[in-house]
Amino acid sequence: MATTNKYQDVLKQYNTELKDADITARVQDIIAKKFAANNTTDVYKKLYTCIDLTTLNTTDTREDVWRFTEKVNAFEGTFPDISNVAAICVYPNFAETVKEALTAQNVKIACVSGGFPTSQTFPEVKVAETALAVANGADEIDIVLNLGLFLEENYEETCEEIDELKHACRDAHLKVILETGALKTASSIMKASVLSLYSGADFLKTSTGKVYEGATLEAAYVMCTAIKEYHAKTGRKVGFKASGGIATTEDAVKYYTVVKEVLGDGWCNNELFRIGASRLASNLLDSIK
Ligand SMILES: O=C[C@H](O)COP(=O)(O)O
Repeated sequence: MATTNKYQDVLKQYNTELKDADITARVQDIIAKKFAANNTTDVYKKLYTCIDLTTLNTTDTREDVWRFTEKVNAFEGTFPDISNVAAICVYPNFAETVKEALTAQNVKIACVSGGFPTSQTFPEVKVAETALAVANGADEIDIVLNLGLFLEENYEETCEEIDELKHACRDAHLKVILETGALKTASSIMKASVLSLYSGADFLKTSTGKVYEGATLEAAYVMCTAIKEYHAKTGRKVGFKASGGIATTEDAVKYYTVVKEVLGDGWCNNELFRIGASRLASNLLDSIK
């Protein structure tokens, strides 16, 4: 299989031989010992500000996306002590609609791109889609790792594609979705994390929320460990986004707990931690009231 020394050398700098059972035990221990201290109204409020409020329906229309954005606008000032969500996440053809409709302050526009959710299209199409989304107002771009290339260990092309899309993003932030449900093992998730970090990802994101299993706490633990080790080696802080199937306050607090324990308080803000979710926001608000 096609590999190059450059990427093998990068991978050699990290412990990528992880045992799934060890990760599960570590996560269970963290949740057992630390969850209760984070299960507070203050953390719920912080988590609200870490949401990438998502609508990714096949049936979405401009009108739907406009109304979706208006709900975020209407939230402004409703609760004096809760800040708004971090971003609205839509398909790239709706960047312009969100841009026109959005009046809420400090809410970013995130667009999935690059042949989301499969990443199975021409690299040129991925670049064009990304550049158009940015030109139409996207502040953040969520692409899917090319899993076909990664799983056949063609790391050079895998990384070159991410690097090209990073350039197409210009000033927009790039989130790389690993689709951890398809990667399956902790070792595979660690390798995909390290390669994405060295290809310019600003955030590592777990899942598309489509087809494969969504986020798991074990995947979050491995990805946060990769981000921590990468930061220690390079000094660059990369964010973490959990997504796919996270709907309850309890789930959100569990992901927060893993991020806090692995990466520390410095990552517990919406610059470096996001939850991509279509159903979480109202449940969090119910828990706060
Ligand atoms: O990126 C965000 C996910 O697609 C949202 O998944 P969800 O609908 O399961 O919350």
